[in-house]
Amino acid sequence: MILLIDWGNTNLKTICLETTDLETTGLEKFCRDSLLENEPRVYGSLAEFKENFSLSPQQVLVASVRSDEDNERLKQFLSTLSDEIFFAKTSHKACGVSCAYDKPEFLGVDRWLAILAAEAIADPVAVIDIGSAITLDVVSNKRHLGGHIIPGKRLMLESLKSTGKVRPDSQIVEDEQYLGQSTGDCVRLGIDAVVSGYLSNIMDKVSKDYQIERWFFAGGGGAHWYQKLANNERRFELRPLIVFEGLLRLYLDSKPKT
Ligand SMILES: Nc1ncnc2c1ncn2[C@@H]1O[C@H](COP(=O)(O)OP(=O)(O)O)[C@@H](O)[C@H]1O
Ligand SMILES: CC(C)(COP(=O)(O)O)[C@@H](O)C(=O)NCCC(=O)O
Ligand SMILES: [K+]
Repeated sequence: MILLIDWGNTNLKTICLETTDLETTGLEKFCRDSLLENEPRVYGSLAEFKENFSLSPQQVLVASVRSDEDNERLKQFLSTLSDEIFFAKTSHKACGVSCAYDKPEFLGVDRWLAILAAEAIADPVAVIDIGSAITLDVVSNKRHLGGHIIPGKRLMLESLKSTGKVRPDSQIVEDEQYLGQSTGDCVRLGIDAVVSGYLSNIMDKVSKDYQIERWFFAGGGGAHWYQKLANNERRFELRPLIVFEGLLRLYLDSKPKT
């Protein structure tokens, strides 16, 4: 069994592959076996993961955007489960795909892996990850062209709360309503409008400017916004495991060929 981990700023997500032979399985089989229909397991903290995870994987592959300290704590725990631990890193080039950053180490590895996975499926392609942050990445002709980072829903809410003046109350909004009449409703509807406006605007522009063939949605808010925006648009796809797919692609690519 192989354990894949995606540790973001809010959650630690895992999936398990019931195989020990990645060489012959790989990304394509992984996708074909339609693991994509399964949800990852979501843990709210490392402590929760440690408490609840009791399997013994042969290999562990990790994508983490956490601090060195957190990664060290994770590594320590994982070393009690397995001898083979692979931490993915962003680089100038992997799997034939080049990174837009001059200093690739600063591009979040979750974004890098989603880029690698997306590039294996379509070209030109774009990824929207709606998690703690909302990120956009565009890839064309095996080149990562760049992207955006904006604060996610929770970070926007926390920045308002940090003023000490905005104390969101209970939220009771009708679906069609777009103006709030309480702090909670004003904040929720306002943040929704920011995300919605950003997504419609940028997807329209990027689609036209780069002739995007496919748009992949991921992250905790991915399903919600995919449903809001997809409208039977065949170019849009919800791909909740895209970081894991990229993790597998990078791992297979970086293994010495026999
Ligand atoms: N409907 C939504 N719209 C925008 N963001 C959302 C929505 N639902 C959940 N989220 C965000 O998703 C985050 C959790 O998603 P996840 O992909 O696990 O994050 P991370 O990878 O940053 O840990 C939460 O912090 C929350 O802000
Ligand atoms: C932008 C992110 C915080 C998104 O992380 P997430 O919302 O998935 O927790 C992460 O990709 C990251 O730490 N990036 C480093 C900065 C950069 O990509 O330029
Ligand atoms: K993420």
